[in-house]
Amino acid sequence: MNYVTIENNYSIQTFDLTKKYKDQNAVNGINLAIKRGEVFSLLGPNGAGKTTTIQMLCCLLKPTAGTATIMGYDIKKNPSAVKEVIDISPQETAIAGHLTAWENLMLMGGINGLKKEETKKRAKELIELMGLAERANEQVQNFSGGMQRRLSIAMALISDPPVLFLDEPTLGLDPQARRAIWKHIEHLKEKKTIILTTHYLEEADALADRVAIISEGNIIAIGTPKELKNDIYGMRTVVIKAQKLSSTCIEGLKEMYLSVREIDDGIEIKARELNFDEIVDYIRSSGAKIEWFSMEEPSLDDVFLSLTGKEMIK
Ligand SMILES: Nc1ncnc2c1ncn2[C@@H]1O[C@H](COP(=O)(O)OP(=O)(O)OP(=O)(O)O)[C@@H](O)[C@H]1O
Repeated sequence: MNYVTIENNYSIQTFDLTKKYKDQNAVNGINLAIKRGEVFSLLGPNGAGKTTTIQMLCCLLKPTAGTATIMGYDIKKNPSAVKEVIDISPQETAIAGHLTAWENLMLMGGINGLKKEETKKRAKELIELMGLAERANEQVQNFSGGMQRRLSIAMALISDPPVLFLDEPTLGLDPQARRAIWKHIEHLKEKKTIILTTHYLEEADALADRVAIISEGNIIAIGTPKELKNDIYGMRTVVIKAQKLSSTCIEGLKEMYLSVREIDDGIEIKARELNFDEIVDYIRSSGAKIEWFSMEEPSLDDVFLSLTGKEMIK
């Protein structure tokens, strides 16, 4: 396939990209520049504007204002060219349950206008890549949720697009199935530009070269996971397990620190300039007995909390 020459190293650029629903700005004039071969994550809670952004970039939704280019093609002026260079694995997988994995891939190849021999070759590669070889000839309605998601990603890859959108690829899966998908996405790194939306912080941390944190339609921070975590230097988490921890003590701590969460037999406290001695004294003076504690490194969760004062809902 021949693509237009891009003048810079970016496969995706957005220019004040905006989507309004009545008075609400679902996406509020965002400007992004995503490099070729990058895994770029849009991280944000429910309703932040991730899917709306992806749908505009995939030409499934018209922007209210602003625009974007994908591989040099403008999403407003040249949507048919954009559709040639992208594919999407949507939140709701669009697989045919009564067909086998192999048949689903062959069908998708046909829809994309691929020749039969080429589709066969790609389907074989993708079945291997996504770890589906042993069950390739089984009806996919018998697959687990994780296997269905892997097939959905394989189907998005059949046309070998340079740009791949993965909208919440592991939503609702258990940690083991999620990790299996991460392993397969890692194999695609640097070969494709991947835009991954997620509200799982560990997912963005594990996979993304760069992360944009989106909240209420605005990009509120952007950088590598490491940069974002370094930016909140000073923000610390302490986990304390204690006996006889009273609700009065917990309420008191909630008034003193940014975030206090009850966990099994203990509490997790997050704060900037966290004073460990003060916390220990306070808990002991309430009559509780500290059994165990640990200090934790900042996470992307802390970045979100530090920027918005709110916790991501997991
Ligand atoms: N068709 C629509 N009509 C009106 N409002 C909408 C429509 N689609 C989305 N919205 C609103 O736009 C905002 C952004 O929604 P969007 O689905 O992009 O968020 P998201 O970050 O993808 O969330 P989720 O993780 O739940 O998918 C939300 O407040 C949502 O209610």
